[in-house]
Amino acid sequence: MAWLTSHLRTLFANKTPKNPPKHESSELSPPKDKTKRSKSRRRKGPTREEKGKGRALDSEYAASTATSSSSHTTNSSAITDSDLLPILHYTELHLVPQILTQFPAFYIVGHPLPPAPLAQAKQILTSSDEVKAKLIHPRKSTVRGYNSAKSSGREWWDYSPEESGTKLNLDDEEFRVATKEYFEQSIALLQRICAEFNTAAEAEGQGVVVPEEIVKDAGFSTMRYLRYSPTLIDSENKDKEVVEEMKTLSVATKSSGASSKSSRSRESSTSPPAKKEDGTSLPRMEAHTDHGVLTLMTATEPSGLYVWDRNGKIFSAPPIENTVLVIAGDLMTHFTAVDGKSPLDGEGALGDKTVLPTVHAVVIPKGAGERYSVAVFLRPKKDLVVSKKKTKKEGSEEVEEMTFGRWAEEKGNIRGRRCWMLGQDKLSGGEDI
Ligand SMILES: O=C(O)CCC(=O)C(=O)O
Ligand SMILES: [Fe+2]
Repeated sequence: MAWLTSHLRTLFANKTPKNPPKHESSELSPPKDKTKRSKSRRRKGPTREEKGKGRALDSEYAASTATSSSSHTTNSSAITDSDLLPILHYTELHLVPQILTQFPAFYIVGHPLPPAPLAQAKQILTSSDEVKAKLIHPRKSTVRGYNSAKSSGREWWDYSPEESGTKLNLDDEEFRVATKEYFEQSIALLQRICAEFNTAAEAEGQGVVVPEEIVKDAGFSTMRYLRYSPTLIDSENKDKEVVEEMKTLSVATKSSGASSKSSRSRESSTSPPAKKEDGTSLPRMEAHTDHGVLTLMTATEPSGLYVWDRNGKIFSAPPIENTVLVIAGDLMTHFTAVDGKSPLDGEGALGDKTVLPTVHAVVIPKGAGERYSVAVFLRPKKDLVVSKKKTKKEGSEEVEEMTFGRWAEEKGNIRGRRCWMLGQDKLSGGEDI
């Protein structure tokens, strides 16, 4: 992991925080169940999950977490165990609008979701190559059906909610039921969080923050099962070796000494592929922000997910039993920008209540084995207007409507592509970390 830490240190060296967390205004609600809290505190040597529960129920703890994050702003790239993300109880979702201006992610405990379909993720992503081939979208969509990025040690399957989720799916009723159930309930949970933004705004006499259409309609939402495995990198290296071997063989047969060359290349195909001693030989997902509104995630150990806050401080986001992790997507910034401003106009659109999209990346430590994860993406239909941008044409002001579909396209034109975060010039911007 040292390569990652040192890479990130370089990345954020000499950085001046632009939006320090506002601790003074931190008014996390009092714990709902004091008995439970003191019990979890009294026990010795709490597990990480228990520590998390303490965090979830203890407003003092949450406040102290925020304070510790402030004391880290001068050395924000240090990854230490004290850099904990908040855990909210399901009954405290009204705190999310405030939490997401202070932290890049949060866990939810006590939620009504069915068990995370991690066994289903493993089932589909360890199917035979023949089955996987049938799950590939006919037009090679990277957001529907099976896809792989073997050089990154990663493969994934995107659920297609259309037609009751039957398209590009396994022929297995139990799998289908668990998948559909988890998707639908997770979307409902994310929509509840969106509704909390509107309730909070209404209480302050402000208009709707998240368009009602998103709160009511699943739009273009989807769910992804992912597998990270060093064997995928090895198998790609093997494939490359076979191609190299074929090239060598064809050169060898064309020239005279065919037999000695073929025995040499056979030898090389059985020896382990050469691995570079840096992060590019590890299963991973590059730093990026998600296109949509909110993303809900669960994963198996080993941990490998990292999230960045608006000051470039890095948090490890390991799986915690019985919780789900929620992060903000690009659209959250459009919806919470300063009234009348578009985040595409620049930093002027960022106010006290603006939620920035969560920059996140996955890197699986060497020798840690495989990781499976599930990510549920709340996304609107492509034609939904997400923000309005004022432009001046021949002296007169025009208002240009930005739809979700166009935003996704525009993001591709922004430097950094996968990673979009205003005021964060030093972020790697889609570089493969
Ligand atoms: O595997 C994970 O935990 C993250 C997946 C992710 O970020 C994505 O698919 O956009
Ligand atoms: Fe993501």
